[in-house]
Amino acid sequence: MNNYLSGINGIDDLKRLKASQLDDLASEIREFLLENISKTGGHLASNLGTVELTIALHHYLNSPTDKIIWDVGHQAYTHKILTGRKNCFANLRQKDGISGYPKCAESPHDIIGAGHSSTSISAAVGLSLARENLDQMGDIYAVIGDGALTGGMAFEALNHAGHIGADINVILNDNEMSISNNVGAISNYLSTLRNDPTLKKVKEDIEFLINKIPKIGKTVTNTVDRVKNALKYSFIQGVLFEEFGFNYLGPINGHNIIELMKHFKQAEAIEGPVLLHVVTKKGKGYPPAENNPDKFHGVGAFNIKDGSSKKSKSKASYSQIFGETLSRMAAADEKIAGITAAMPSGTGMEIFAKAHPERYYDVGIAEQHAITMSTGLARGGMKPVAAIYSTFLQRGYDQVIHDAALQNIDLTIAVDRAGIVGNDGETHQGLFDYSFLRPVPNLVMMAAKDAEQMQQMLYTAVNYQGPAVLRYPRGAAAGEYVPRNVSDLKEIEIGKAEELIEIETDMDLTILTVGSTVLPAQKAAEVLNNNGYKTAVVDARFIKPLDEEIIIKALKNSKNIITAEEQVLAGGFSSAVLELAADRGVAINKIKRIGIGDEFVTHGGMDQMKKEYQLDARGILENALSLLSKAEEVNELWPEKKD
Ligand SMILES: Cc1ncc(C[n+]2csc(CCOP(=O)(O)OP(=O)(O)O)c2C)c(N)n1
Ligand SMILES: CC(=O)[C@@H](O)[C@H](O)COP(=O)(O)O
Ligand SMILES: [Mg+2]
Repeated sequence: MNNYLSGINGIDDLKRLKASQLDDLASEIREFLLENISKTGGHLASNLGTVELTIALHHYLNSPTDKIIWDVGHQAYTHKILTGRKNCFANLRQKDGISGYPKCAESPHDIIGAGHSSTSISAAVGLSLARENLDQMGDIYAVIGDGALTGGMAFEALNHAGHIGADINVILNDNEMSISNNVGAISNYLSTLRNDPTLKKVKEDIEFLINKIPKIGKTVTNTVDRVKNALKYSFIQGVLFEEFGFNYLGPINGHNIIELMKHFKQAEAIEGPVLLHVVTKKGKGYPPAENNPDKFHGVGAFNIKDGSSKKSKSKASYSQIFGETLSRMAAADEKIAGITAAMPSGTGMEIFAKAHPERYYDVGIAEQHAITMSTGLARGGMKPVAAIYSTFLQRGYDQVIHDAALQNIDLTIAVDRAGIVGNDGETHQGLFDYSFLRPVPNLVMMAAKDAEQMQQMLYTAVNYQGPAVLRYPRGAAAGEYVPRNVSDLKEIEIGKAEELIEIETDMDLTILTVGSTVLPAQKAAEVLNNNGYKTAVVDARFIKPLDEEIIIKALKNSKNIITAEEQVLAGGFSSAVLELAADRGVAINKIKRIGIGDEFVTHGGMDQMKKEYQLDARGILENALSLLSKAEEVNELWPEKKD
């Protein structure tokens, strides 16, 4: 058995291999991916599907002079293996390890960072315009999947690229999958291109025959031209892309390295934008992933033998509780509709889809459309609930303001993955939604602290007559999950906080908090109160509107204040508290704000990163003791191992 991979520590080593050795290298890389990702977790299926494509690109091109831009970038592990980072995979997506996405700081071969979908063609156009001015780069390739192609931004870029005749190459990696089955008319169109290779032959014959027709008289010539265009339209491959001004090449077998490089050479000879339609199999070479590409899109540690997860079945996640509760509510209310932007499994909306397929909509990677379509659903009498990750909701911000809040639309936005998400790192942290949603008039915004409140808050948000936002974190829900019948769910009074530990006069400390930091704050306060301090805890429950009465009461009766939130501090919950104090002229003796400072939070385990930012019970206790001038007591009161 050869071992080409062991000799590859950079692109030059790859280029020394002959084309005939590259298939063996591909097998070795597949084995390497399975070996490593089965331990670290990561995006398995997408990377198994792009091994040959990546080898072909790097063997044919000269990166980093030639530029390769990865869309979403979750499929760029082979790119990282070939560009000198093979030995970093033991720490893939771990703290201080390499990112799961292209990252400029990691390598000159990572020309553009990624993580959010549908950005690659825009970046490629920008690079091509820079090359026109500075001429400091070679060929430019954008690799975009069929899922990412459902993102509107990709069409903005195709439109512009075709208009200016940008000299770029777009590789459409078509594996018929987004995370789940791909959706949309484009996806259907691609399948006709994929499945009718005869089209290519017929097109050639038709063109040959048409060109044989003698041009006689003006009328006949015009008719012939019209026939020619009509036939061209129906037979020419990739006409959609041709109409965007791209030269279409394909479909190309994305697992045949020689065929791929032949097409790269063909593309090189073409002036202007080229779209290479490459067909691959998501999960290629590993049957569990080939058979379940959605399940193996993003995985935790698993057993290679059968693909079974190494993680024991954990508690119900907030997403699961969301999906189950919404399904129960929808059984009692036919107006409730569920909307997702290509994330049915991640958001738990697939649970709703099974229960209410007639009121379930997956719009593809199109968060902007998801929000505004939901406002249309609402204006039509439905009660839309759009489930979108916090980080991806950033894509639909204008729509939240312009189409939902301004019109005071009765829409619920379930903001999933709100807070630290862990291994996906900077591009995926959900740490800005308080800050970008709190300023928006008409919006009500709440955050769940545990499984029970998650159900109550979803019920409250859906029944609230206007735009309501519920945010909750990634992963297992805190507290015990007891599925409630809809009849047992009660609406929470809008804007009403809850004193979990009562504020009396002359408190040593009151902790004001909301969402995922509530239970850790309660634990820290209990330790303090068991050690002679007077500590109160307020669960604000709503970031907007704030319960001004309780917060002012806390400020007036506490020597020290802590605010805690799993969010950036700027514009978040603590900002709201400070704004209130200033507006009401209430002095704050001493305050410590726990949250994320002016920085992006890198990848690492969720619990590890929360500890890093003192968002766990011990971290809150540590801050409390430093306020109480007893910082040294933290190890006594909460020894490290207790976490
Ligand atoms: C704006 C945005 N929305 C949603 C996602 C979540 N997401 C990551 S990969 C993916 C599917 C991508 O499908 P495709 O481009 O076909 O790549 P494949 O995994 O099939 O190789 C989605 C929806 C994202 N990264 N960015
Ligand atoms: C690549 C991408 O953006 C998604 O696959 C994302 O990683 C999903 O995140 P979760 O694992 O939190 O669902
Ligand atoms: Mg795909």
